[in-house]
Amino acid sequence: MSQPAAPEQTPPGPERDSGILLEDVGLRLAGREVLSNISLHLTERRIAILGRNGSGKTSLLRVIAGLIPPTTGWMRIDGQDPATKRRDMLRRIGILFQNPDHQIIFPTVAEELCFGLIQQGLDRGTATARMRAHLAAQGRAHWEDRPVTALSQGQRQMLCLMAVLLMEPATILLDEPFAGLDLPSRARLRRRLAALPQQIITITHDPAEMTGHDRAIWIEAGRVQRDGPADAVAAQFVEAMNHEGALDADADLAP
Ligand SMILES: Nc1ncnc2c1ncn2[C@@H]1O[C@H](COP(=O)(O)OP(=O)(O)OP(=O)(O)O)[C@@H](O)[C@H]1O
Repeated sequence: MSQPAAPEQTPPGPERDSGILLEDVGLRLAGREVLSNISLHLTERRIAILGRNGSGKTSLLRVIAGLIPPTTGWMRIDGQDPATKRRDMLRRIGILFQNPDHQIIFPTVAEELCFGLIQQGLDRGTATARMRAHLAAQGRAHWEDRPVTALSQGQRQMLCLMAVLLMEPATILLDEPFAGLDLPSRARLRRRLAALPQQIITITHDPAEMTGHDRAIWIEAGRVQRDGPADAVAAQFVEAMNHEGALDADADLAP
């Protein structure tokens, strides 16, 4: 009698042809097991990924974005392998990195904002018009010719977010978007994100930033520790972290 196919070979069925699907994903980096046995179907509108330092959140986000292929298992975005559909993925997924300086590659705001649009196939004139309209709508028309080095860290993060939003991806991945922002900037960003129609998957250390989320996934040592309604997972996470914080040794620094 024939055996069922191994997960690596199983193509997504029609019911799993939409959304982001990870099946038994593992990731090794520099010989280290960073992610293991991750199976997720990400279809909810607001999803939080939480976990402590070094648990694997950013690595997971990079796999979800299609930026690094899993070492084992597989992932699909709307039934497609992102590695073979790079251009389609520019409209499908946008990612905001934790550190804006890892994202910004051009010397001026205008060039930075136009780059993604040109990558999507727009001519320079159309990209420039769209960039100007976007800056004006954000009350930042005066930023157009500014060198990015003249922006503060929080302003550079806002620039990166604008670059992502301009490309109108269906899903936006955010790696600690509130870190480094002052309280008014946090409040503004929170309102801005809440108003977006897109699916948003946010990495956070802070359960307070998970209000209004549909689902939370808690990653611990590269594995899914809990996955469920955001409120319930946040409460379990806080309890575990309070317990951890009461200990002097940081267990996650073990080799
Ligand atoms: N390029 C790499 N090579 C080797 N190990 C890596 C690499 N990138 C990450 N790691 C390791 O993988 C683990 C997970 O890292 P990752 O950045 O995904 O964690 P994180 O949960 O996002 O952490 P933080 O909250 O501190 O940003 C860490 O132990 C890290 O040292």
